[in-house]
Amino acid sequence: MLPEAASWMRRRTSAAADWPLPGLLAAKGTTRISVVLPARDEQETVGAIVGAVRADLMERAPLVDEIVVVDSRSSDRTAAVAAAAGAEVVAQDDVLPGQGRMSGKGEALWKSLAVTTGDLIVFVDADLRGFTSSYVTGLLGPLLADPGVGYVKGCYDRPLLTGGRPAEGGGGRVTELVARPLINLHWPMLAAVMQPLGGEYAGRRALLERLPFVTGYGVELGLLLDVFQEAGLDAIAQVDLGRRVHAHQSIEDLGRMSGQIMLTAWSRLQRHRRMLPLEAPATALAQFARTPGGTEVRESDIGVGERRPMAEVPEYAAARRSLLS
Ligand SMILES: O=c1ccn([C@@H]2O[C@H](COP(=O)(O)OP(=O)(O)O[C@H]3O[C@H](CO)[C@@H](O)[C@H](O)[C@H]3O)[C@@H](O)[C@H]2O)c(=O)[nH]1
Ligand SMILES: O=C(O)[C@H](O)COP(=O)(O)O
Repeated sequence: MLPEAASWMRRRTSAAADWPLPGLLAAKGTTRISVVLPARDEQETVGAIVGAVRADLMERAPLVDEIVVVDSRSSDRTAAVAAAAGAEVVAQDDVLPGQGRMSGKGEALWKSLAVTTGDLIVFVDADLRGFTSSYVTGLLGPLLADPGVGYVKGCYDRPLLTGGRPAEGGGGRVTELVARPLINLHWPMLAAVMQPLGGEYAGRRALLERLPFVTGYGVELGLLLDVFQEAGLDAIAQVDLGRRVHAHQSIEDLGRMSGQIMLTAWSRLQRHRRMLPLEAPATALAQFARTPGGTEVRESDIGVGERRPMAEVPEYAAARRSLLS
């Protein structure tokens, strides 16, 4: 690892236990804090996550000011379950309707900026099992303690749940096989960011609203690379949150996610480094499945879109004014 990356890791890595609640409450002052869960068909898990944040960080202690679930076109009872657990629920497509509809997780996160009031925003995936509110307090710690920190990534052990016993360290397959090698190849200064794709992270609104959001699953890599480009390595911190268990996607779905990650990396290499030809890569992905009749070719489009920085959207200022009035 580069000495700069190793030095960053020593200075900017902490653990959730380093950030006990009383200290955060004292540091919060008038800072408003929002927790956002993007959710598509997460009725099994979203309620427990919302419930834990509400009980621990809103009712027992006034750290979090609001918890918002962005319902990302769920076809199950995600919205009802989240609302019953105490979240404010907004449908992704109802936010900033004049901006049209794009798809996926990145779109849900971008839209969340227009419906939340927080100066600090904490993103948490809605498919986590065994969630504890220390994920949220951990992510907030460096932001509340140090004005020089603008963006905090969670890191954790990631088991792979199979039919039998969990395979410790076997999870995060796209991280290990795609994102980490790409980052080490092209952004070695970021090589010590242990979970670049993790869905639990927090940032200052003042930074997030100035950044473009890639739609779909490119959003985490895009934000990390753009924060690095705009604010520098020292604006990033990471916090060890322990262990993360989530619902695994099929290998076919992860292949499409990997394509989105690679496209996002390509776009930043071109934009930040002018390293690549202007011609965009193909976005068609061919995958293969054995069927009783032979081999089925499955083609999908892994192209990702991009939302401009929220601060450049005309309706955003008006939405902020009405939320804060
Ligand atoms: O169209 C979508 C798809 C997903 N989600 C939600 O986004 C979160 C993460 O999605 P998931 O499909 O569970 O992603 P993972 O397989 O867990 O992928 C990992 O890697 C992705 C790529 O970096 C990250 O976006 C994820 O947060 C991270 O957990 C969950 O709450 C989903 O419900 C949406 O809101 N809209
Ligand atoms: O973050 C990742 O690498 C992907 O979400 C895959 O995770 P999994 O291997 O734990 O399913």
